[in-house]
Amino acid sequence: MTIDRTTAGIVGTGSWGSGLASLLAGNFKQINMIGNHQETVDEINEQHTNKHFLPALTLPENVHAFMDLEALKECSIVLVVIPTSGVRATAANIARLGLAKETVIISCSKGIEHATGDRMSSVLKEFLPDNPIAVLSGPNHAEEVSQQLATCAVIGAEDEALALELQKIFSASYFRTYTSDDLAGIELGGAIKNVFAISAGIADGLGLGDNAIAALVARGLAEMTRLGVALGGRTETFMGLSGIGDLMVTCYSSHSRNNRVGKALGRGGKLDDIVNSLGMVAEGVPNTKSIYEAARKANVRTPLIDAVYDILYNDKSSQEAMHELLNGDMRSEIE
Ligand SMILES: NC(=O)C1=CN([C@@H]2O[C@H](COP(=O)(O)OP(=O)(O)OC[C@H]3O[C@@H](n4cnc5c(N)ncnc54)[C@H](O)[C@@H]3O)[C@@H](O)[C@H]2O)C=CC1
Ligand SMILES: O=C(CO)COP(=O)(O)O
Repeated sequence: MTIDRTTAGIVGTGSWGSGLASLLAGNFKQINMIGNHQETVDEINEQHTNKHFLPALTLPENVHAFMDLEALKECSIVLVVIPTSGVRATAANIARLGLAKETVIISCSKGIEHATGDRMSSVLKEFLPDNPIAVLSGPNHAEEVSQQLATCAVIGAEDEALALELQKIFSASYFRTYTSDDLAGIELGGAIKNVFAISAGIADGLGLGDNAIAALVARGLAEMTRLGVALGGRTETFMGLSGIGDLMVTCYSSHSRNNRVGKALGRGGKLDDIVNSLGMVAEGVPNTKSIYEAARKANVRTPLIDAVYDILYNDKSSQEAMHELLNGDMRSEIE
């Protein structure tokens, strides 16, 4: 299988859309980004920058931005890189374009849908049933990818030939991609880690120290795996780049917006103020609710997710939630 390398489309002119544009610009003649803010679109076209989202980035000259999805019609691949809350409406709008059925749609968003608990690839498939659907995930902060710092990712597609072709497309000297056919595991790891990144930030904000954060990563991985397997992912995927890899980077990196939200909460900030001052999406905030509800439906025990849920949505103090976690039922590590 060969994908035409003339034009790639990217829906979303935020941090990750811009990071991916800089990566794919080396592998396509032209990149068409679709934004929803005229100022950002103009800045990309006229200055080749996107200062609000990635101040250090200069985009290559073959990256162009548009306000209209029509610019996707000439693209052989379309990356959807917007907050998960907007993916259903965007998928419906993309479907109205009547794209060629060979156009490959790639979800790069991390989260599940609140109303349905659906993964983003399922939402896209619902509206674009004839198009091949793939997912891209991993420990991939846009700030570092856009500076061409060494990064690994995983591309998920059910069709092996498609996965192998996309692996080549998402490759650069600083960017190495692995293939997988476990879309559920990849997407669930990326969604669930957002909650634990908030918890690690909270521990940091409370000044709990490195031991506490390592414990949250390890117990978070156990919880991610337990819930992720119940929702259809494979254990080994949660042990990989899109599972523990992404969990670690967001629990330890100051680039992580979810981690920053948690840190501000741990320091006593109010959620609304924190989210409003962020100026970017922190998927863990809406996704804590979506994932908490999915865990209840699947009847899976998720004490860490429940603690973050209580802090975000039940006004529980960070101190009290952390105290309860440390003093909960005594258990075996493996259950
Ligand atoms: N920033 C990162 O390093 C990474 C982010 N992601 C995921 O990618 C997704 C997007 O994240 P970011 O780019 O970081 O967010 P961001 O907050 O930096 O940018 C989001 C962009 O999407 C635009 N947008 C929002 N709703 C839209 C809609 N309905 N149609 C078109 N554009 C819309 C916003 O105007 C903004 O330009 C999230 O699910 C995030 O978890 C995944 C990997 C890395
Ligand atoms: O998913 C990410 C890195 O892999 C981005 O994490 P944040 O959304 O927490 O910034």
